[in-house]
Amino acid sequence: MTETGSFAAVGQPLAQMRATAPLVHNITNFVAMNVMANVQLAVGASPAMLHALPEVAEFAALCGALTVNIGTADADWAEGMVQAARMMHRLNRPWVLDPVGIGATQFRKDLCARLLDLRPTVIRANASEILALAGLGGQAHGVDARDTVAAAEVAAAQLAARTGGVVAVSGPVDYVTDGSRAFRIGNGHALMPQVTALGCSLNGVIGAFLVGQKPLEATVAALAYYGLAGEIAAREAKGPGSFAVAFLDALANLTPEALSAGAKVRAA
Ligand SMILES: Nc1ncnc2c1ncn2[C@@H]1O[C@H](COP(=O)(O)OP(=O)(O)O)[C@@H](O)[C@H]1O
Ligand SMILES: Cc1ncsc1CCOP(=O)(O)O
Ligand SMILES: [Mg+2]
Repeated sequence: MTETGSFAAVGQPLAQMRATAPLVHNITNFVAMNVMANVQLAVGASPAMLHALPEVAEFAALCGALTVNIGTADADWAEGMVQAARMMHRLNRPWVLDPVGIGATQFRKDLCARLLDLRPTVIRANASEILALAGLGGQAHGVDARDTVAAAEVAAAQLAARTGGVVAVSGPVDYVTDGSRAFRIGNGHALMPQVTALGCSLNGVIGAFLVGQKPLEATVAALAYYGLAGEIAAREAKGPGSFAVAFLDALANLTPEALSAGAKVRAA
């Protein structure tokens, strides 16, 4: 751990999250549902995946945090995302936006414009999605990034200024900003983007950390924790399949003390 000040004990937000086992509502895509729920259970949170329009806002109001992921949305699903996010905004509770594949279609751009107006507490996406969300281009390959994290830093700052929230750009070295402060997190492993839905599942970890905690500190801690678990899992993995299994174990077994010792967080 190379950072000082409020990030000196980056394991503390993990300990607090586990002590409260927060209930997190996830409106996520078909690809991610199972992976993301298992990740949230492994970290010590309680996941619930549901999106039916008649109940989605009512359920959101029962939860400590909401995550919204547009990966496989349809028209009804999109309406539910807006209703649930509006509920969290009204209740002043944290919610996370993942604009999966936003650069690809007008439907995704229009939906994200509505969601941005509801001021996500955290936006987490890869570099190409952050660039597209900010209206600055981006060279996405479907849901995968083709831009560097460094290329998305200005876009991240613009989005943070627009929403008043935190923006996290994931990649080989993650970048997190609230518009006035910024950090780089060097934890992670190249096998992580080889397993689908690990970006989506990261949103669920951030959502759990946000409950009752400061958004910037919680997001940085969640990213360091997730990346360090990836490093630990990679030590015994033979490829993406065994990595995915080892990753769940690493998330579950990582202690706050080991996180404080292994986190690579730097002020940007
Ligand atoms: N090349 C890489 N090396 C190390 N960690 C990575 C790399 N690419 C992505 N990660 C990590 O994988 C996780 C998911 O990020 P990413 O792959 O950018 O999301 P998405 O799946 O939404 O594109 C993050 O924790 C990120 O830090
Ligand atoms: C492959 C795919 N297609 C639509 S959503 C989705 C999952 C993307 O997950 P991630 O961004 O975490 O890799
Ligand atoms: Mg993604």
